[in-house]
Amino acid sequence: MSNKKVILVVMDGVGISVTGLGDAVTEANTPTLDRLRKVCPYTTLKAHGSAVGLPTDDDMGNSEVGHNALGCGQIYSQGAKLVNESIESGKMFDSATWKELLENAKANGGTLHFIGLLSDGNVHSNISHLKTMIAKAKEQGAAKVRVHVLLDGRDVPATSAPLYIEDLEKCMASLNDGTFDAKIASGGGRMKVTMDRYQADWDMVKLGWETHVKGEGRQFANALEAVETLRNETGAIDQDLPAFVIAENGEPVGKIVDGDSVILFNFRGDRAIELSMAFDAGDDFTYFDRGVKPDVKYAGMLEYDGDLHIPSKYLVNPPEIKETMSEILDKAGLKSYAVSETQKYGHVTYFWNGNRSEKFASEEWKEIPSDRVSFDQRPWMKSAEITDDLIEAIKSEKFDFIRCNYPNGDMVGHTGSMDATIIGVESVDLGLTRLLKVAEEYGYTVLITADHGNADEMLEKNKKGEITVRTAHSLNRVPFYIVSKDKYEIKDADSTKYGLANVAPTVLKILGIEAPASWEESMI
Ligand SMILES: O=C(O)[C@H](O)COP(=O)(O)O
Ligand SMILES: [Mn+2]
Ligand SMILES: [Mn+2]
Repeated sequence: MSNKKVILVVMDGVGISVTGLGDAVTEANTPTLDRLRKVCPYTTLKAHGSAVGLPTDDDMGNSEVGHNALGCGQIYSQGAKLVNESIESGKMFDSATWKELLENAKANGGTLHFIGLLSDGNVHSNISHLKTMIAKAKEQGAAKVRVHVLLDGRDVPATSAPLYIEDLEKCMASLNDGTFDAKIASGGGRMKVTMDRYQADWDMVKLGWETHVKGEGRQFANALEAVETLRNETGAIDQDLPAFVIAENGEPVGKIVDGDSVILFNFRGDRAIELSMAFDAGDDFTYFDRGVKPDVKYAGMLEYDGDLHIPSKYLVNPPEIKETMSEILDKAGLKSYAVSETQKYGHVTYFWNGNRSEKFASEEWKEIPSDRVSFDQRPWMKSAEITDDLIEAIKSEKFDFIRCNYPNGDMVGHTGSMDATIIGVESVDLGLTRLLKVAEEYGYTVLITADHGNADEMLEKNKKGEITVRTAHSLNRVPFYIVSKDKYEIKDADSTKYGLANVAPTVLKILGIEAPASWEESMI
């Protein structure tokens, strides 16, 4: 054991509001955070854009890039940027995987299918990548393209799906002619169909398989009609719209069948892994009954899991994240512990360790099962259970470094419910109150931060100047507190020079371990 011990708390989605618009963080009753702000070393961190390897400072942060940076103390170019570069340089279309999938569809008189999030949120996907790939497919002789569209409303405005559908339809209409036929074939809200993560609910993926592959489900003449009808009937925002199938004369226009090729155009892994498993796995796949699996060639935009090599084929190499904190602690013989509930479990394990799902020998990981509800119905989520578990880990006196994620600010923030999000943030504060007491007793220094904003901006002004509900992350900075009996001083605490990648070096400094030269600087 090191004689210094550290706990790092990630309050997912708890940023610092600039506009005061829908600021559930300030509205919440948070006596512990308020007290810490007065008595502890404190600064703020940049958690978006260039600070986390995204293409521009207009890109909001997200859990993947945030936890990558927190876990490795470095800034890597991330999926959104790597795909842009691969498309711009033409490397994607020269890749063996692109050629193989295209030739497969052409040789079999088959269809090239694209499945993915129809969005320009740049968190999981970007519609511009999709449009370029469709145009390139035509240029290179593909005859038939079908697109299976997952509606966003979670990284982009809540009811913006029609804009993205129109954009895609327009692009396809400009390409369609006697030699080329592109259409939307199926779709649904991203929180209802296909994009489950961390195996929280395989039924979502089963529904995706039935919808995209089998063409089973409620039929509509086109995607706009589907969105309009389903919205009128359910009142749901885009992310929660039910699944739909586009059909002509009662026949789905784009089932996935033998001889076809399929590209999942999402670049982020967490919500892309399960569908990739369903396409890649052989007969040993047990998560749901796929029926007769069509004989297709399948590829993801990126490799989503670098340990399990999911999927087996992909178009763009992922960032090769090296010298993670877990690796360094492991080499130094220090023991780490990671805990969250299902919805964020992979964030503190798989994203934390550079998109790798295997743990180092010195690590222990704990997943607390999440409720399977919309989190405005249970805004406290598993904050009490996570705290109980942390307290047990502290008392075990086994761990030099403990990390955790409280999901509330983010997961409740994404529902758009201000009232529920306030309760979510209050639940985190209560968790901290309990945690800090025991941490102090056992001599831990506690660092408290967040991976990006969300709860701090529950409202926004739309292009017409109207105030609307915001379900997406914010571009705001996040807080960083040091709670310790030891005296630490943050250098230039009043400046805005730090970002998420400065956290890991600060942890190592406290633990008395030298950081690799590739890392950013410590804040103390
Ligand atoms: O996947 C999601 O839920 C959102 O697109 C982004 O949220 P996260 O980055 O906080 O997971
Ligand atoms: Mn997050
Ligand atoms: Mn989020």
